Amino acid sequence: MGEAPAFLVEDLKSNLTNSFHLKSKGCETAVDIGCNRTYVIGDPKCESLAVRVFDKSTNEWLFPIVLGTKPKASRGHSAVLLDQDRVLVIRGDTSSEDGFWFLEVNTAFVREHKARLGTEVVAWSKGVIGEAEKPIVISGPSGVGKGTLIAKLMEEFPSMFGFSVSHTTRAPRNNEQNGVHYHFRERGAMEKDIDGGKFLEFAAVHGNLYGTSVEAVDVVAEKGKRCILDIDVQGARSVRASSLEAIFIFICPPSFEELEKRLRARGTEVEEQIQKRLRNAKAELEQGASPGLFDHILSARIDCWFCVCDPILELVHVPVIGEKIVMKCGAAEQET
Ligand SMILES: Nc1nc2c(ncn2[C@@H]2O[C@H](COP(=O)(O)OP(=O)(O)O)[C@@H](O)[C@H]2O)c(=O)[nH]1
Ligand SMILES: Nc1ncnc2c1ncn2[C@@H]1O[C@H](COP(=O)(O)OP(=O)(O)O)[C@@H](O)[C@H]1O
Repeated sequence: MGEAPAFLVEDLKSNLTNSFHLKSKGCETAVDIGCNRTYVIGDPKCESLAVRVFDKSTNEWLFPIVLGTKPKASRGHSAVLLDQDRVLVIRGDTSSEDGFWFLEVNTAFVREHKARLGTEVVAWSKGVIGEAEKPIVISGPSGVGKGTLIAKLMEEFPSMFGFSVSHTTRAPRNNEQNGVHYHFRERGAMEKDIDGGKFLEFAAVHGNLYGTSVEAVDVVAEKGKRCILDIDVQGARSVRASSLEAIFIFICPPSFEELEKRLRARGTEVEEQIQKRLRNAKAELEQGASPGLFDHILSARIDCWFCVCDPILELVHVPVIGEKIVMKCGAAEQET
């Protein structure tokens, strides 16, 4: 943590040579992040912690688009610049679970959205104390077995894992339920929500839009479970660039032929879609192996559930004692 460059808005006023006025009621803090920018957090009139930016070079107030869930206003708070990218905000008069927040002012995630929206952007993320239950991001080409793997983890450990239900513009498959497998949306509605800052990440995949809403991850965390995200490689990259700390796992097939076989055997896509997904798989497999993106690469060997489940359970410290993990494979319950 750096020195404390945060100070009360009253101090900000005396530091300025221009004529803007700020009435501090103890609910506002100002954080100078350099580059002539001062972020003022809080506004006694607002129910959530509002953010505005004072640009000292132009003497103008800027009102950024705010991404992420906003913390509720509290009786006073402190704000400290952690690095040049994030401000730690500690809310007063509140429980520790809801006390720590990060305001991202210049992270890669914020810079990406600034460039896309062409305006000032900030993003809130909630801080977690102690042993953070890091979410697990699972990526891999279509048909490799991500959905099957996640379903098995959820079935075997329902109190431990929760699935982040993504939004998509893709049409539902026969066995898919709205709100369970995906939130199925019209493109226009989803684009509106993306512009409204409701998404942690989103990407165009195989010709459709897919995205993880902030709420989808929050819902799982609120139940005290570890969140599993099934997202593509672009989405994984976006999450990496955000302040959400996660474990990134890439699932690869034992061979390209086996991948094609699984995709065809699933029988959910028409030939044109299968071809598109196989073409995309080549690029995804290359990107999956690119350094620095994934923490672990696991091979989904044929019918070998524990080949992928056991390493994941070990990563999240579920004791895997040799052959003692019970996984249901097909009809028979097998103690391996
Ligand atoms: N970026 C991103 N990708 C997603 C999301 N949800 C699903 N995906 C990815 O979209 C791709 C297509 O998913 P889907 O149509 O369900 O096909 P499947 O991979 O063959 O099961 C997969 O690579 C998923 O991992 C999301 O919220 N964000
Ligand atoms: N390890 C595996 N060995 C053999 N078949 C598998 C394996 N994992 C998944 N499958 C089968 O492959 C198909 C695609 O799996 P799925 O979980 O839908 O993939 P994804 O979610 O990655 O697109 C399904 O029919 C599934 O039963």
